[in-house]
Amino acid sequence: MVDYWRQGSVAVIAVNNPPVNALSYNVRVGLYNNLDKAANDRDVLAVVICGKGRTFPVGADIHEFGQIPKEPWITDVGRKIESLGKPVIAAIHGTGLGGGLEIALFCHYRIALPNARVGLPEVLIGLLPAGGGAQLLPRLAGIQVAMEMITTGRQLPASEAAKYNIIDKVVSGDIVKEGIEFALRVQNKPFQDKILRYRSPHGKDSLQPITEAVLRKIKMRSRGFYAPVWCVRSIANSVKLPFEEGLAQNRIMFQQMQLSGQAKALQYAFFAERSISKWKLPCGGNFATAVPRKIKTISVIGAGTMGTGITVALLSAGFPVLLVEQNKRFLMKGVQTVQSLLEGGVKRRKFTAEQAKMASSSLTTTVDLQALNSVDLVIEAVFETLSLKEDIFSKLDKICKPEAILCSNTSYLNIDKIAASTRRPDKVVGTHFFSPAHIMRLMENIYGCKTSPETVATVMDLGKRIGKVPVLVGTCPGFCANRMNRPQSEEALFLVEEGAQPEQIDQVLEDFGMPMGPFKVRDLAGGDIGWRSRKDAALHLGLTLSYDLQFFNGERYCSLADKLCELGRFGQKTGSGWYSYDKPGSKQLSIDEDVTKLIQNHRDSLGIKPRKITTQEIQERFLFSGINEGFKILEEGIAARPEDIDIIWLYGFGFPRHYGGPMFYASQIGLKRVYDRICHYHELFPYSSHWMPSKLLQKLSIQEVPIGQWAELHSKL
Ligand SMILES: CCCCCCCC/C=C\C/C=C/C(=O)SCCNC(=O)CCNC(=O)[C@H](O)C(C)(C)COP(=O)(O)OP(=O)(O)OC[C@H]1O[C@@H](n2cnc3c(N)ncnc32)[C@H](O)[C@@H]1OP(=O)(O)O
Repeated sequence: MVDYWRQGSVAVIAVNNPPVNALSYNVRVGLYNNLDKAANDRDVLAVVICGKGRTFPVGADIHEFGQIPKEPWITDVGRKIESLGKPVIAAIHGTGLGGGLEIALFCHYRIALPNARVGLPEVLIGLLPAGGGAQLLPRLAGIQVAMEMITTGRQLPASEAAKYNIIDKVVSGDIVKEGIEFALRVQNKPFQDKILRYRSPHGKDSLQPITEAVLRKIKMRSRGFYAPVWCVRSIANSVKLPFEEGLAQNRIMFQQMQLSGQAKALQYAFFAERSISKWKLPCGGNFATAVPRKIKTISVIGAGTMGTGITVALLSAGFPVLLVEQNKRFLMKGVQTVQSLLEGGVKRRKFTAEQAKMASSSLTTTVDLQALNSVDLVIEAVFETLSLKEDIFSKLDKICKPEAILCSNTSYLNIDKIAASTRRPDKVVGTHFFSPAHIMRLMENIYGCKTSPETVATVMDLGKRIGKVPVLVGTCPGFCANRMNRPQSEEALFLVEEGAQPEQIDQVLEDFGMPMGPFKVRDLAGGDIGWRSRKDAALHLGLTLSYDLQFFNGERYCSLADKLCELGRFGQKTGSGWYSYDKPGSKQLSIDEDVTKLIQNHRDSLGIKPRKITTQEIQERFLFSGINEGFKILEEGIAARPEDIDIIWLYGFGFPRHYGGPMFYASQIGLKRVYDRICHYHELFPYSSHWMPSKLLQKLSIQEVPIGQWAELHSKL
């Protein structure tokens, strides 16, 4: 796991633990012993530490967390380096992260390739840099830089790290060769002043104002996430305590954090995010065997909000896009939107003006579907009307080359029905982007019963190539994301009907950690789209939506959202919705007395006496209704694993990452408790079928199986 060789007077110690040279127990032992070997070899005058393969060590092995790590710890390896009596050079390529960077900070010198990155990302998995990082970095780069790097986990490119003295020299070529050359140059020079523990932290007199400013920032963005605050404390220890005492304090904090639910959730999320690319289809075919098709040209049909967002996502990843609309006027408007989104990307520093220009020059347009005869892949993003989509897909099937893949950006409709309108159902797949599609990273890919593994592999690969997080699910109304979200939105309305205020519900869920409460989300998305589809659904059943409707299609129904829409209150875009806004399009909101009255009148007309609704009830009815649906989604095989569902929620709805996602959250608070509360609400609200408890949840609540085994257990049930 650790290789050792000598080149003249230089000993090279190379960590060899693929894929990322994580500092597992055996690696730490190997480093420690090989440092001893170099120390004891009189012919060795300097040592280079590097990583074999793709990277310098990226930190501790996350699989080993949750128990007291076996010694030697990273700090023991660090002490060995400091006291070796010979200069030690860290030669960094790839990413030098966490414990990897900590070892480099114990070294006397650090060199790196230009495309290397360094960082202390422990905070992102709910921890602090207890292997010396929180003590050493302030002594090298100063308190300000250490605070920024450690509380955000940001990785710095080598050039930026060099500005802060974290890297002594940026070199190009072969990193080991460069390391040896550097070692030969410094081998006979004094290096005691390079041992960071003997320095005092830069900017220590400004500790208080820096801390206050950082804590203010953390408070704004952390929403109940503790690790950044602990990281601040760990850095303060570098000023307040002698080096070894600071290390000891930070170890104690690390141990407490390691056992916390937040660290477990973040580490679960880390691995969940990596597991989603390991998909498999129920009818055979999986990520390991399916080969994605090469996609060079893409067409997007529909230049509305979704179509233009998808176009920008594709263009900015370097794909040429042929944008299609039904007439020139819509097309022109779409092109303007694409241009302004690209300009917005430049303003937000997502890309340079030059890149935006390049992207823009890769956009072509047409109003003629025939022009799609040579594209490799089409993404349809028109209105959510099945007949319209069927019509487009049947035309595409005739126009596009036989091997072209046809994708629908539907958020709700049955992929099998859309596929059935073509003679190539194996090449039809759902690619559900989230709005705004050029920003939101989730891409919910939906297979139908005939979608081929090759088609799935192609859209999963496309998702990665455009910087999205692609998750594969099966088809059902609303798939995974919107199907789980639906009962939650309904419960939010029912809670208002029963006595809560929209702003109260929003506040409770924002305090829980959601980026926005459900009523703000409704206003942002625009109430008119849902209203139109509810009216269509009613029409389909020979009904009309009326003010006093309390049941719809046998289910409890709340007409408050319809009442707002009747008044033209569609949300932000009309300047009023559940809140009122400064002006149409503004985000500046205030509570609106008219809405409060409208809610009161609604309750009066239905004879509902408002009651006090507690925070607990709001949280439970919102979260548990979605979680119950999540278990049904697992039960039906729509999602293969709870990890898929959780990643959808982390990236599609901004579910707080330090809870891991709704399914992991349920596992942490206890499935028995979740199940019992769902049964309680089912008894209270028999006309909301979303409270019918999931059978899988019921079984798991009895067996208390860890989340990693749910899918396996389910397949045996
Ligand atoms: C009495 C109490 C005593 C307490 C004593 C305490 C002492 C504590 C001392 C030290 C603590 C040190 C802590 C740390 O170092 S925490 C870890 C910090 N590092 C990270 O968080 C890095 C995480 N990894 C990444 O960010 C990325 O993986 C990447 C940038 C390194 C590479 O990205 P990419 O090229 O996109 O590859 P993948 O992400 O797909 O990863 C490939 C593969 O590798 C696995 N993997 C990555 N990092 C780790 C890791 N740190 N541990 C284990 N495994 C890792 C990843 O899961 C992938 O695996 P695969 O899916 O099976 O292929």
